[in-house]
Amino acid sequence: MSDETQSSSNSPKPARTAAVIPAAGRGVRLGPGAPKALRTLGGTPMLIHAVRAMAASRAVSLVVVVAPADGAAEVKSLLADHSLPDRTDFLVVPGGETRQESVRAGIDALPPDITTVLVHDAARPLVPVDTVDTVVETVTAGAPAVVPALPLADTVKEVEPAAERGAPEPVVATPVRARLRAVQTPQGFDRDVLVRAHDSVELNGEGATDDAGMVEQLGLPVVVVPGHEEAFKVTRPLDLVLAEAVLARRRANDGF
Ligand SMILES: Nc1ccn([C@@H]2O[C@H](COP(=O)(O)OP(=O)(O)OP(=O)(O)O)[C@@H](O)[C@H]2O)c(=O)n1
Ligand SMILES: C[C@](O)(CO)[C@H](O)COP(=O)(O)O
Repeated sequence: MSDETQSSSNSPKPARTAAVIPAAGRGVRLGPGAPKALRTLGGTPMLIHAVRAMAASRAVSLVVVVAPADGAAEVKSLLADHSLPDRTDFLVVPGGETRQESVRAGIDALPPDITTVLVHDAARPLVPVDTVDTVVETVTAGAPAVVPALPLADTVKEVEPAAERGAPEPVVATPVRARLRAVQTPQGFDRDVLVRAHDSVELNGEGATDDAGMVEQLGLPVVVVPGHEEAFKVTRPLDLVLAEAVLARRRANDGF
């Protein structure tokens, strides 16, 4: 895979893929405790699951972990203490106040020969390798930005947000559900496109909630590929229960 060339370029350059893992969030919605990425699933830190998920792809030759600002040393020793593939290189950099700042710190640490970049939430520890490979293959085939996503099970309403929490919110619209997708990670990018997006897109209000949204703001195409149910984001306490159950099922299937 690392010998492949990019079909989008006039003069093909060797394609080398890195994964940036933003892991610097506090995990406020998960409740009190250690930073979310350092909490354990099946006895192993969530971040290690996410790192292994990226390194499981033979296309990924470098994983950049964006650690909590004061936690880079702890993350480095976690990586040293857990078994990880020898073929993959690892870097750890400190993160920022927002997800975008953390992703930016990861991008800034990439060596010059990286041509394809995956951005993957540490909070999605159980993404299967097939999903990772599909995203990489779609970028290396020439798509500037690729997101894995799933159709929605719920109907979605657009509302006028209430000023007070819990107050009734007027419905503004009901988007056609068949056209909606719930977006996951890893999101994959041509490196130059991702850098341009982070360099030039101005973030107002809530900012961009994902990196592909910033590429859309450049007016460049973003495509969706099939996501996976097990690539869900651990956000609230119930997600931890689900993640433990998925892990237990995998271990049972693997004959542990
Ligand atoms: N300043 C930040 C904020 C978030 N993230 C990362 O971005 C991913 C997605 O963010 P989210 O799930 O919202 O994590 P948290 O910000 O930790 O969650 P919360 O909003 O509940 O605090 C996570 O892997 C998180 O560690 C980050 O690297 N730096
Ligand atoms: C990037 C993301 O996981 C795509 O669904 C999501 O937008 C991250 O949102 P969060 O609120 O920072 O968890």
